[in-house]
Amino acid sequence: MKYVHSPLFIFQCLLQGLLIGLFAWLDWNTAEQAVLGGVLLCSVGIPHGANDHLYRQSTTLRGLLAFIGIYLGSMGAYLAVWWVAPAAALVIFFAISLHHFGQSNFENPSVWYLPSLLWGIWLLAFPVLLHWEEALGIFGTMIGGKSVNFSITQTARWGIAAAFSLLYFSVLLRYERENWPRYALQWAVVTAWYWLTPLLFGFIVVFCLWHSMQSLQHQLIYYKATKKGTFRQFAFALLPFGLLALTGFGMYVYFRGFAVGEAFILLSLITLPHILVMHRLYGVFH
Ligand SMILES: CC1=C(/C=C/C(C)=C/C=C/C(C)=C/C=O)C(C)(C)CCC1
Repeated sequence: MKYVHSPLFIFQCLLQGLLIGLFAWLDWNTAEQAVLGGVLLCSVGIPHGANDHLYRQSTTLRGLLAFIGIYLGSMGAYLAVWWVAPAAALVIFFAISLHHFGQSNFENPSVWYLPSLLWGIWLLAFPVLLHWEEALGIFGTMIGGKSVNFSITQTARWGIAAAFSLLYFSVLLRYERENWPRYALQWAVVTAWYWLTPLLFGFIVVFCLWHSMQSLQHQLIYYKATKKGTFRQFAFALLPFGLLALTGFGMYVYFRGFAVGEAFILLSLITLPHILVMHRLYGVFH
């Protein structure tokens, strides 16, 4: 069954609708935003990225150690890229992320599937267009404290967003005609949510609700099919690296506070091997 036809999709739309209503009518302060963001990150955002080891090819201890070695090695190599060429590392982060977000939404193994690419771009570019100065400030800290000055008028940003949305809708009609109304509804609720919310809070909710949840569902389906395991076993299998990641996240926030640029760089390091593992999983799925 395609993800957009699963009960999860209805649940996500209802929850997103409820959050839009609550955010539009109640005045959420930053502490309340941090609580919801934190709960979502700890319950779905972090766990969805903490079970990659379950999909390794060799299930022996040696296989696990090799997997961890390759995982850490690719993180180290990417850190080196951040060190020598931070702007290129930032571009790589956006490129792999948009692929990853699009792939989990359209379940298509191709890197070039147009609806996936456009959806991934929308999830990352629309909040940037809405909060231009703030986003450029964060990019600046990520590439070594440089100021990124790229001025573009608000009208131009609206023009880009409108043209891009039209393109997305026409591509949906061409490639996903049957599921078009569902993806259009998804676009509408996500866009309305971004419109209402501050940059980071808006993105964290979208990341957890519209990426991590469907990703967890795909991982569970794959786990059940390949390991013949149950939901309970899957939940237990999530625990070791899930708890490790949560502890690491807790310690990071406790000792370093939340330096946004640095946190995104750390996220990018963990994200690179995760995306490669998930890309393989979606290939097998198809
Ligand atoms: C840096 C930055 C952004 C991009 C974040 C990205 C690219 C996150 C990717 C996360 C992934 C792929 C997690 C894996 O599961 C925003 C929020 C657009 C704007 C603010 C600064």
